Amino acid sequence: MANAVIERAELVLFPVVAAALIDGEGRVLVQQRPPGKMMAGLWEFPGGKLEPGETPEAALIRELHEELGITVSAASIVPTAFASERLGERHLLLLLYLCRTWSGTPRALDAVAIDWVAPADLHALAMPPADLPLIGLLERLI
Ligand SMILES: Nc1nc2c([nH]c(=O)n2[C@@H]2O[C@H](COP(=O)(O)OP(=O)(O)OP(=O)(O)O)[C@@H](O)[C@H]2O)c(=O)[nH]1
Repeated sequence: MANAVIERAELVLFPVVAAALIDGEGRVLVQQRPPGKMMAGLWEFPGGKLEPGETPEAALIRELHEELGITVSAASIVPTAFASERLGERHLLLLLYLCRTWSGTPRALDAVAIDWVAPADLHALAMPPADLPLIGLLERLI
């Protein structure tokens, strides 16, 4: 019991925002994490951590610009789902937004590669554990 109390006190929530960008053919953009990073080589949705004082939406718009070179408006990102997963010493809360419109052409500015994948084909990709429950949801939503 004492251990459980200590663990609760030390657990830090780690919010991360990510986007499922959807193209005109109903495919989703995924990007591959670079070598040297945690979970290198896995495919994930573009996004990342919040900076101090940043709203989730501002963080997502910034990350999409930094990682893909695209411009997204606040009206184009729709809060859709979340995942909750232990990640090392922290507990990841992955907030997933859907986005169907943006300006610019996505480029892999941070990732090793990007790809457009039909939701049903996401099952065949190596993705972080937190993302796995989101795949079935995207299959139904898109
Ligand atoms: N962007 C993104 N991150 C994810 C997903 N799934 C998932 O578990 N994560 C985790 O959420 C965290 C996102 O942090 P990040 O992308 O800003 O940071 P990073 O590890 O790339 O390192 P950095 O500090 O060098 O940017 C990573 O630990 C990443 O593994 C996902 O679908 N998209």
